[in-house]
Amino acid sequence: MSTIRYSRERQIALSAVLKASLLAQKVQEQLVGSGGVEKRDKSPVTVGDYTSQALVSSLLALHFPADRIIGEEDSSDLRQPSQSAIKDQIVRLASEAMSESLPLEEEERAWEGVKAGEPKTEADWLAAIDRGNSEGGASGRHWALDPIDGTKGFLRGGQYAVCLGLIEEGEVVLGVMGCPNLPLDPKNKDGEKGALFVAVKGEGAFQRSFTSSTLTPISMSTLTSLSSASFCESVEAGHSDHSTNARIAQLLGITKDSVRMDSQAKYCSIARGDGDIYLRLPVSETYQEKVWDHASGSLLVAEAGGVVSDMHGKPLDFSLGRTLRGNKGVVAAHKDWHAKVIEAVQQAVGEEKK
Ligand SMILES: Nc1ncnc2c1ncn2[C@@H]1O[C@H](COP(=O)(O)O)[C@@H](OP(=O)(O)O)[C@H]1O
Ligand SMILES: [Mg+2]
Ligand SMILES: [Mg+2]
Ligand SMILES: [Mg+2]
Repeated sequence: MSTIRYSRERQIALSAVLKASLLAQKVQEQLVGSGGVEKRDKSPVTVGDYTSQALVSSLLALHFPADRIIGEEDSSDLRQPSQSAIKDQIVRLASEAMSESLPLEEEERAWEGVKAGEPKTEADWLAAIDRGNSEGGASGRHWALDPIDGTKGFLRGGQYAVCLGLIEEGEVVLGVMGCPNLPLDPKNKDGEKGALFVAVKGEGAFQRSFTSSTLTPISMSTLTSLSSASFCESVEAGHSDHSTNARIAQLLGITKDSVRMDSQAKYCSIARGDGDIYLRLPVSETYQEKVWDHASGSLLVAEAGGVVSDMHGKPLDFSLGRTLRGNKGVVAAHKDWHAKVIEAVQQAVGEEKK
């Protein structure tokens, strides 16, 4: 008998994220350079985001029908008459993804039940997307789903991630991420691409390829001094304040340039020691970070030996609904250095207020 907690959830989450990652990889080739569709909040969304959400939510509904899903996307924009071509594409892509087998038998088997009762009509697929409508909260089980995180990176041919976390009684207990464009071996940037990351609370952090189920343990770098650290931040200056980040780095004596990367691939990178600190200082007073942008990544880093908090050093609170409304910004670093990084964050932010 397996001793790993949440082993069934982990297995299903890996299958779901893998299928969605392969779909995204295929769709990215066709979409790079296009702008996607603008959502009401002006951010982009693509057929890839919708199809990925429909696939993952169908698998979760089959295996864990009582669980709720906090998914980023919903079908309201798609129901506009002007979006019928996109709807057709989603139905076609989702059906194609269902007919393609996953490389590993065990993972493929998880989908058999979905195939048997396969969502067929447009209405079925839109309903699958809309199962992501949970308001979240402190009680019960909620899956946090970001079907494509880093949509802007996805559209520019950069990094993006399929992210799935399980939140139980307000705490993240399982996180799985698929990064189709991330090199499997950070030392060989031109080598095989496509890495899956998985963490269960209290069980450590692991990485594997898309084609083998062998899990390799990963951990954060143990730095001898913060000045030798490298830090990651968003590519988008509208998502995190590059100038505050630069001042924090200066205060810590960091001389290396920041590594800019879209999506929760940042959490994955620092969790495996390819980079040390993730800084996400707010650009806007009112923006609330979204649960699906941080659930899986923050657990992975915590399980790899890090501490993830907001800019004030407060733990991220996943029990408050669809957003992290009790927190501001995100700071992730090795547990031995996190407090020092928070001190520098406070100093940099204090200077800006003067
Ligand atoms: N003003 C803002 N501040 C912080 N994050 C924002 C933001 N506007 C959008 N985002 C989030 O930033 C995420 C991408 O993060 P990153 O910059 O690290 O790649 C987006 O996820 P999606 O791409 O899934 O929509 C979106 O949820
Ligand atoms: Mg988005
Ligand atoms: Mg996101
Ligand atoms: Mg997204």
